[in-house]
Amino acid sequence: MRELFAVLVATCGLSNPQQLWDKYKNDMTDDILHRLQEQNPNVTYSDLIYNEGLTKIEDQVKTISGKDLSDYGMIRPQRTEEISSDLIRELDYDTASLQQQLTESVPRLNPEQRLVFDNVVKKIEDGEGGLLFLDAPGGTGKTFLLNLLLTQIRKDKGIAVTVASSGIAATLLNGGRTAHSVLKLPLNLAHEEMPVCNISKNSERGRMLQQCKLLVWDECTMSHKRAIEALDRTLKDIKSNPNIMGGMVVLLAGDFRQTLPVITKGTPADEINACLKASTLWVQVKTFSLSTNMRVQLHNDVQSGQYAAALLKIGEDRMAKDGNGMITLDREFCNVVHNPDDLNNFVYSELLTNMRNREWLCERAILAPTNEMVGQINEQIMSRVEGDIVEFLSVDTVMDTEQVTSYPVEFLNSLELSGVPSHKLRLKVGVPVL
Ligand SMILES: Nc1ncnc2c1ncn2[C@@H]1O[C@H](COP(=O)(O)OP(=O)(O)OP(=O)(O)O)[C@@H](O)[C@H]1O
Repeated sequence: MRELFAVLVATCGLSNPQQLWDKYKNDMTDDILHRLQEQNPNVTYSDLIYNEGLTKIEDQVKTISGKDLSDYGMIRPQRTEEISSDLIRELDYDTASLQQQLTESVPRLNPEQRLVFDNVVKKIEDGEGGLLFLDAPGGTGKTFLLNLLLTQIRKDKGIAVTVASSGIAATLLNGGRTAHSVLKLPLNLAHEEMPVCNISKNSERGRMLQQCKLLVWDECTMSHKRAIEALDRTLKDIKSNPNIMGGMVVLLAGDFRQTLPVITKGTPADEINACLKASTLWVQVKTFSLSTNMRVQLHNDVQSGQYAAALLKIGEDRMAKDGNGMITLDREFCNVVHNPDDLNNFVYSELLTNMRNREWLCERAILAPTNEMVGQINEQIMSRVEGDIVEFLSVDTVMDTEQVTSYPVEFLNSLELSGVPSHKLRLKVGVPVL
């Protein structure tokens, strides 16, 4: 009977399969009940039995059509492997050690941090919801504060989800992952007028977000405004609540003085327009600020203080400019080199003796704004290493034979795609590859 139902759902376009299931679910799961009654005669129909039946039906529907039950307007079964990947992940914290962490750290919060902490906790306790923004230049204790807020919710087995716009920022927050992977944001945000996250109400991710009390989004100033708008639309739908962010407390953190959203081939005006401050949601945002540099205050680190002050000066456009609108970085702020060779020799001065020293390599890096420049720097560094260069080429064949003439091999090889390694990798034996 389950098999018949699965075929009907997957192929016959039933107008209301959920109603049919609700009406006949006992008949469709009586074999499961009999099996359980063999071990315990007192067992009666329960959600657990219906869930098992529905899981088997969904497996068959998936085999036939590749879709799950929510695609046909039905409530999906709870699958143990999905629960473990979402709900269990968010609940898998040692509450005793979280409590200890709070007892030790909350009294150390400075007045600015304490104000944010108390406000956010109160909002969650009052079930108020809202969109908050924490403006925090580097070193002002943002990560410290955000981790404490997450701990406060998790110590009572509450769900606090934490995401960041970049992978590196995500690693600094407890349980952090990238916003794109957790919120299933569409990739083409710049081209979609009204994007939504790819999360349905009945999916495990959707159910986890329904229970979530606090969502922290770090480095949100780097994200396109439509990413936050997509989250707003999705949360309203998932939580069936028309209030901002579906009534959930969403705490955004970042610094508008740092990198803004990157718009491919865009002008500065496009970047400003893509910025969170240009969103219609911004008027509803409640902003908090942190300004005390904790690195300076705690460790009396004067150099850190000067560096932070110079960064603020640049970010707030308070540096003197020349006729072309360019600023000059002074030698107290950074070391200046005049060509790429000098840079290489400065950063990787004892390369040959340290090439296999992991710690030495981890202490330094050269960043460059374009892939082309990265290629040039790599070539220069490699020329200092002995040995023959070996070239590794990517696959460069068009799958669709009719398209072969439109995409000659030379053209395919010339592509330098963002996030994809170059077509031609040139390496030497022993060279570290990141
Ligand atoms: N209230 C506090 N009590 C004790 N230590 C603190 C406090 N606030 C911050 N710190 C410490 O100060 C240092 C800087 O804080 P944190 O890393 O949170 O700053 P941040 O704003 O995230 O900086 P960045 O953006 O540069 O990473 C850390 O070592 C952190 O542990």
